[in-house]
Amino acid sequence: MQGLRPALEVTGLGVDLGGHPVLDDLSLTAARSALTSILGPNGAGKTTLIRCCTGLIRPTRGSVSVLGTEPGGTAAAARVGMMPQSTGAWSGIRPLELLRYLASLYARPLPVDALADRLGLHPLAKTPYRRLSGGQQQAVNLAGALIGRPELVFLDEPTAGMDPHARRATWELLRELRTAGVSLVLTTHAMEEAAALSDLIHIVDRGRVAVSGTVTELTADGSSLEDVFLANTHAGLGG
Ligand SMILES: Nc1ncnc2c1ncn2[C@@H]1O[C@H](COP(=O)(O)OP(=O)(O)OP(=O)(O)O)[C@@H](O)[C@H]1O
Repeated sequence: MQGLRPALEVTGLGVDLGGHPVLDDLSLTAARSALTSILGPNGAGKTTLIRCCTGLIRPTRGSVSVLGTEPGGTAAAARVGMMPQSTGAWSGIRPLELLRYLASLYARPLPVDALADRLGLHPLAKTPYRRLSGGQQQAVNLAGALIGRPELVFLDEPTAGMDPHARRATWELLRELRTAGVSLVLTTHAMEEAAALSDLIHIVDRGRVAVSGTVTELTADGSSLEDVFLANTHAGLGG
C-alpha cells in the first residue's frame, strides 16, 4: 500500500557529472513523519542526491521514489518542498512578494503573514532578496520551501549562516513540522544539529552511504557523532 512506503526510497543511485561518478550505488530510505539527516564531507554528493530527489538531475543509474512517486513529476511537485543551499534567481524580489507569488502556485498554501511572522521576515519586507544577509536569505529560502504545505521537505544546509537564535527557532519549527506529520530530509555539517534533531542519520562518503543509524546506535560505543563521522569518511577538501 502506498501509504506504508517510506517518504524517500533511493536504490542503487548513480550519477556521473563531468565524466566522473559523483554518486555511486547509493541506497537509503527516509521514513514518513521523521527527520532524516544526510551528513558527509564537502563534495561527498549530498546536494547532488537532493537534486536527484527533487527531479533537478536525472540519475545515470538506479531509482528514486518520493512519497511513492517519481521525483519532479506533477504528482510530486505539489507535495514536495525544497530549500536549496543558495539561490540567485530571486535577486531583486522582496521577501513577502516572493512568498505571496509562491503561495499563489499552491492550492492550499500556508498563510503568508503567519509564516513570515514565525521566521521574522516582516522587518525585511522592503529589502530585495540580494541585499539580505546570508542568514536572512536562509530564512526566506526556508519559508519558500514550506509555503505549499509539503508532505516531504528537502533542506540543504538549512541553518548554515544562521545565528544561534535563528538556528534554534528553525530547529523548533522543524520539530513542529515533524510532529505535524511532515517528513524532513536535511543535510548539515553541524554535528550537534544532526544529533539534536535526527531520527535517522546517513553518513555519505564519496558518493556512497558509509554508515546509517540513529544517534544512539551510531554513538553506542561512547564515541561522539563527530568521531563517527571522522572515522567513516575521507577528507573532502584539502585533507
Ligand atoms: N555539474 C557538475 N559537473 C561536474 N562535477 C560536478 C557538477 N556538480 C557537482 N559536481 C561535483 O560533484 C561532487 C559532489 O558535489 P555536491 O555539491 O553534491 O557535494 P556536497 O556533498 O553537497 O558538498 P558540500 O558539503 O561542500 O556542499 C563535487 O566533487 C562537485 O565538484
